[in-house]
Amino acid sequence: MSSTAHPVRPIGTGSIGTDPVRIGVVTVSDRASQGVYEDKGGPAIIATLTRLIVSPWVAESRVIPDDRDGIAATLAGLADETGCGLIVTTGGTGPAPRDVTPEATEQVCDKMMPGFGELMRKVSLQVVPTAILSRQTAGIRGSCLIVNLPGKPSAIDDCLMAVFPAIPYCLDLIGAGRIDTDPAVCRSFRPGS
Ligand SMILES: Nc1ncnc2c1ncn2[C@@H]1O[C@H](COP(=O)(O)OP(=O)(O)OP(=O)(O)O)[C@@H](O)[C@H]1O
Ligand SMILES: Nc1nc2c(c(=O)[nH]1)N[C@H]1C(S)=C(S)[C@@H](COP(=O)(O)O)O[C@H]1N2
Repeated sequence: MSSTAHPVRPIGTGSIGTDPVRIGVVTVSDRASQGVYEDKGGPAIIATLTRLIVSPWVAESRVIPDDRDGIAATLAGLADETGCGLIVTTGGTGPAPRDVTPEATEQVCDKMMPGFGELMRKVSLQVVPTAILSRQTAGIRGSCLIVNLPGKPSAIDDCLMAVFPAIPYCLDLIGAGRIDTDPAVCRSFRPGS
């Protein structure tokens, strides 16, 4: 895990009013990044976020190969320079030699949030027995929450819907900006409100 301090926005100052929250959408795939197949992961993340979020947000999309340093640099750049409050990755979470997204995530984060991976695997196990093969995790870099999803486009909705109720409050706590969800789609939980 990274030991240096990363930009933290004072709580309550991130993306207030009309400022949209920036959300990084990162597809990690050798073949999608080479154009061997069309990326379906990034658009699937955007489709789920569009159903979930009713407050202003903008997507910052990237399609990159399974290279640890490249993934780490992309995540750090989206968090520190682009000012993303949330980054969602897809791909590279499995056991194959080139699957290194969790390692790159841990490399750039100040603290890990293991509950996200635990819940996503639990929910995914209802769908596929191979859910245990995903090492997907989540962590905080400065004022940005990074969440890994598996590469299968069909996994994206299952996993994001499971953890999203906790994401707006997590973003509040790290000064990442306010996200409001459509209560008919997802009841986000803010203790005390
Ligand atoms: N971004 C994507 N867009 C469309 N289909 C995908 C994407 N990522 C994965 N898939 C599909 O899901 C399958 C399993 O995904 P996985 O991430 O294990 O791929 P992979 O074998 O690591 O290869 P690559 O990194 O080249 O995508 C792939 O073989 C492909 O059919
Ligand atoms: N919900 C869900 N989770 C899933 C899957 C899936 O199809 N749906 N595929 C599994 C499989 S087969 C693998 S190998 C791991 C890792 O996938 P990745 O390397 O593409 O990230 O995610 C697992 N988690």
